[in-house]
Amino acid sequence: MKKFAFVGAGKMASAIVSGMIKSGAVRPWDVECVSGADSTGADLARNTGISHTAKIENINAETVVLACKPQQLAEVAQSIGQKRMDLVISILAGTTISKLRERFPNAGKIVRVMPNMAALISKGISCFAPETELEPDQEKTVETVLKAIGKVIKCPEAQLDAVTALSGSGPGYVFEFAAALIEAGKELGFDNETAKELSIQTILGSAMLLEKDERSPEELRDAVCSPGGTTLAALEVFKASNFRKTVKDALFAAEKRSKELSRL
Ligand SMILES: NC(=O)C1=CN([C@@H]2O[C@H](COP(=O)(O)OP(=O)(O)OC[C@H]3O[C@@H](n4cnc5c(N)ncnc54)[C@H](OP(=O)(O)O)[C@@H]3O)[C@@H](O)[C@H]2O)C=CC1
Ligand SMILES: O=C(O)[C@@H]1CCC=N1
Repeated sequence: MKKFAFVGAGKMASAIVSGMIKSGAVRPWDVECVSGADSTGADLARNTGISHTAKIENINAETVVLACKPQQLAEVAQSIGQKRMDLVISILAGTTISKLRERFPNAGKIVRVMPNMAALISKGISCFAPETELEPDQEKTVETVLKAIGKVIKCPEAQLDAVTALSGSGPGYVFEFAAALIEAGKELGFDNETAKELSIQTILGSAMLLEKDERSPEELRDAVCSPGGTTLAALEVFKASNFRKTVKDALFAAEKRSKELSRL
């Protein structure tokens, strides 16, 4: 019997498995994965050294990590929903614990988690909500998975849609901002490589400064602005196009979508 079985071997499962193995939290031979009809399962196994199980009915592990799309849950539950499993950890956006309990009536405990893509380099942040208090060994298992991929916060399940909107989807917003900086940089005359290096290092350096400096984001922003200078000229454009409202609307749209996914 394996320690972990990943059901779904796509982008997020790959990020978590890679983070767990690179950090030494688990060994490849303690993990198996299964995917749908495409080659993601075999690819993940080849890239990380874990096992790939072709038939979902054959997975055999203490902890099952659900990492398929929310839309694929019904199909997965049809195959393995009646299995006895000690612990089910779900990273499916929107899918509630009560829906998971309906689908997996024989699971020991269910934990709903929202990680993010930075798990790939163990710099993620995950929030988790257990169905009920976990046994100490189950708590340890959840920590093994989540601490290997970054920071961990326990929260009430009711907050998980908002977590999804902020930190779950958040890397997507930052990558879009990076792409916008690069595109604008190229229009200012830089070649792709230079625009990319200037943009990525700016985001990286600013994020690290935000983490290390005691000042708030607004104080740091103001420290960049010289009176009558270039940064203010740019920030005026952000303000005129209602940047903050756009960000707020975007996060509320993500939260709404997460709630909609719970009704699938
Ligand atoms: N991407 C992200 O940044 C984040 C994603 N999530 C959540 O993680 C989950 C996965 O997302 P993501 O990795 O992006 O999606 P992907 O599409 O990359 O991966 C989905 C995986 O599920 C597999 N799959 C499909 N059908 C089945 C099935 N019947 N049985 C077993 N496996 C199946 C797919 O296999 P195949 O392709 O071989 O058919 C694929 O490996 C989602 O629920 C999402 O809400 C949470 C936080 C962040
Ligand atoms: O976009 C999604 O639905 C998933 C959940 C959070 C990040 N990706």
